[in-house]
Amino acid sequence: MKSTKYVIGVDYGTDSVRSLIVNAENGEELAASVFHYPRWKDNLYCDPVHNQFRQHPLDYVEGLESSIRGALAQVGPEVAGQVVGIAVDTTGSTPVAVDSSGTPLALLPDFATNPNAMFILWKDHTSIKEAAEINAICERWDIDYSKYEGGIYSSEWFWAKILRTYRVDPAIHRAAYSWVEHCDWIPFLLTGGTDVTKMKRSRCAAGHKALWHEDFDGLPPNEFFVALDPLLDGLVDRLFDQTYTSDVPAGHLSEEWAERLGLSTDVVISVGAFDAHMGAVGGQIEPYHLSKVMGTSTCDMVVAPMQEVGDKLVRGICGQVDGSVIPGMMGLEAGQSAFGDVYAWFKNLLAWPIRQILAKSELIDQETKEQLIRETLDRIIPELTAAAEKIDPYESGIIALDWLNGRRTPDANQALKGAIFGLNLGSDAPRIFRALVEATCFGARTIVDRFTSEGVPIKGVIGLGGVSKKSPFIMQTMADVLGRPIRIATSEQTCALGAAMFAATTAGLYPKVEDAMEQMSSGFDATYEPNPAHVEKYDKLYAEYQQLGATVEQLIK
Ligand SMILES: Nc1ncnc2c1ncn2[C@@H]1O[C@H](COP(=O)(O)OP(=O)(O)O)[C@@H](O)[C@H]1O
Ligand SMILES: O=C(CO)[C@H](O)[C@H](O)COP(=O)(O)O
Repeated sequence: MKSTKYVIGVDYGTDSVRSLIVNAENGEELAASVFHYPRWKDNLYCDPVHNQFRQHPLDYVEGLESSIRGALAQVGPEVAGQVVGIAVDTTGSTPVAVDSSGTPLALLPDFATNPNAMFILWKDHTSIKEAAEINAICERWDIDYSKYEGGIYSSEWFWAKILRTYRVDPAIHRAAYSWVEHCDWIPFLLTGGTDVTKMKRSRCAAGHKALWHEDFDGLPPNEFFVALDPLLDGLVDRLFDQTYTSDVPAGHLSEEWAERLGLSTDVVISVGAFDAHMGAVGGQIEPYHLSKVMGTSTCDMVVAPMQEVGDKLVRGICGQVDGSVIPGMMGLEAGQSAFGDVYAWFKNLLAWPIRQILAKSELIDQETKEQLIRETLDRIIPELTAAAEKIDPYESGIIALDWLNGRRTPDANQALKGAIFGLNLGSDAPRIFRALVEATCFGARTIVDRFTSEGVPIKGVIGLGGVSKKSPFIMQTMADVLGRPIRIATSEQTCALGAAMFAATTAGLYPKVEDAMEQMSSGFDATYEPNPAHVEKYDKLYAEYQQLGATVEQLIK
């Protein structure tokens, strides 16, 4: 009798990694386990005031073992024995300097506590100056190497981060043989890779963030990088010219990792990709439907048949890459640099006196105090939501800008800042919260407008990610602001589910990932329809948001 096969999707988010065990035949989610990065939780190696966000490779390694073992412990050895594939998605661009064996420098004793030797998280914006230099050189070079990445290179991406690191840290420049993305390193680790030149690099990461394109025969040439800065001389020859989609195997589980995880060395490991891209697959993306992964940030994905996109270049997005979402289709990516992070910022602002003053109070004992602080922090966003829901869209007169972490798209500009305008003495916390929610939804509308004005029609909107599940209020506001229905994917772990679909395809259970999607999808469990009364009001408020944005952009220039 044929036994059921299982696959594991591993999804590395900004704050945590989760592993999901899935029945490869029908997509049933058997078990999940989440691991929060301990060093990251303690804010180690980060300096938010200067936009520095680094993650230690050990957070990822410990998380890999703990989350996979934790999920396997819930299902028992029979299931573990039938696991045939693992696929991994991560945030990005989240690169790290490595030695020739592909080991991140922070895993070497000399660099163990050096933030420049760690993964530079996607939201680290320390390299704004370097991104501007890359844009300047792209403009004057005979080929515009940024043209498939929306025509504007961002400080969130690979080359800007490398250049800045080399400039500020000569020791890293001396020790780094090459650089790798987080989504490339984890499959390399699982397959026991020891030579970085043999690492299979993700098409998704290379095409959207590293200036790789088939038309260029790979990456731009060494002369281009030397003209940018001689510090980059020779690096491109130690990187890659081939890239792979995630239906391709990176290899099999190594003996070491098979033992660490309690799995077989027959397990096939897929080439990695970014979270939002695999998430779009987990959320059943279809041509011209915008898949919005709404978490700390947003990633907004569209797929379209290659022949229909033809030579069209979509201006100001995070790129268009053959096969970055679904192999054989054009994947287009846009997004907002802060989404849930905007609400988290406001929550933290309100929580400051609770953390600072209550923590010092001698009126209550330590344990009660800690419980009270935790409970209050957990309740802030839900209580704000309940109060904000009751406020009419046009009533408060407050307009905010969502650029608290700069603007990812349209037209990347990480130097931009958030703003709150129209405050008076009646502007209380729920009104400001509502304005922030509206701002994040207006930011989403600018992306839809950009796709449509560039000739990429948006025929439907799919919501996934933490905020889509946690906040009906925000999803309703989004539907009202976009003036379109939003379908919410059923799975709580859409990115990990998408990874599981790739794992099943790579393991040979499906000929292509579309077949895995058809069999393994869990569909949609909610639809938010736009409220016509609000749509009209939001059209007017959106115009005010755009006006405020244009003013702030002038001020920051
Ligand atoms: N009830 C809520 N309403 C709105 N946003 C929320 C709520 N609870 C959490 N969030 C936001 O969700 C974001 C985390 O989203 P999630 O998808 O879980 O993580 P990640 O982006 O790391 O994958 C945080 O930025 C947080 O502010
Ligand atoms: O840009 C990305 C992918 O291309 C980032 O990975 C993403 O924005 C971070 O994801 P999350 O907000 O879910 O942590």
